[in-house]
Amino acid sequence: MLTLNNLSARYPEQRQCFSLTAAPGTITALIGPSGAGKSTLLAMLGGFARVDGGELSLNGQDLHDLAPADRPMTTLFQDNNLFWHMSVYQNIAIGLHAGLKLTPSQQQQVHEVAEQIGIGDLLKRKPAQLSGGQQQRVGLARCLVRRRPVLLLDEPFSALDPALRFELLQLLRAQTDQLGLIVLLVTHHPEEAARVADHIAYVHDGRIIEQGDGALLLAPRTSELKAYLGRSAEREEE
Ligand SMILES: Nc1ncnc2c1ncn2[C@@H]1O[C@H](COP(=O)(O)OP(=O)(O)OP(=O)(O)O)[C@@H](O)[C@H]1O
Repeated sequence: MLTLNNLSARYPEQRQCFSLTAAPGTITALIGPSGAGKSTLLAMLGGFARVDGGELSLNGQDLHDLAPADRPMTTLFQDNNLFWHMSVYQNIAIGLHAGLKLTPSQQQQVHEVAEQIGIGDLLKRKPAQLSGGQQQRVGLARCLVRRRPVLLLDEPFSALDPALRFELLQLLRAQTDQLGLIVLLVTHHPEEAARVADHIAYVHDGRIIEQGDGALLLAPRTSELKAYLGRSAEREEE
């Protein structure tokens, strides 16, 4: 279980304070307006942003003092950080060893993940020879090959068209179930996320002010979430 309890940071413009739990085999979608603090939350978890207090633990193990590379997490951003001069194989392999020196079993791992993600026949290509969806698959494969229990995704598929976005979300769903991952997914497409997420957390002004399953989007309680979803009080009363 990943536990955040009043995980907080004080920035001049916004105080952040997050409480959330997430179990293995679940996807939590983080939604909310621009500037609400979704990316900062992932950066705090990954060890890339300042944390001033609160609990951050995985299965009871405190994570605060771990350097980003030592945390049981891996992050995928919208610009997937692919290396354009390297092959797809190397772009995945670099998730295991920065110098690309892989043991035979690690090489096998790269091939297995590539097959699971549907890019097994593209390993010799360079990223420029791939579609946007295929590039994001490579980024996802690089994260998965590391076999970290927590996967942090910051709008990874948002530049893709809706059908492709949903296809990749379904792929993410299957991998989450199969590997028992704890996934936190920042998204600007709440309805789509609700189709694959177990849990939705609405971030507003540095806090999670409402959370629950997909029904949250059908019956939001706070005026902030109603406004975010574009649902006015008048329409509710109709
Ligand atoms: N290093 C920092 N220094 C100062 N303020 C920061 C820092 N990091 C985050 N913040 C504050 O956190 C706020 C939230 O930013 P964040 O990028 O996390 O929002 P977001 O919900 O991810 O927005 P978007 O959907 O546009 O990506 C910022 O407006 C800023 O006030």
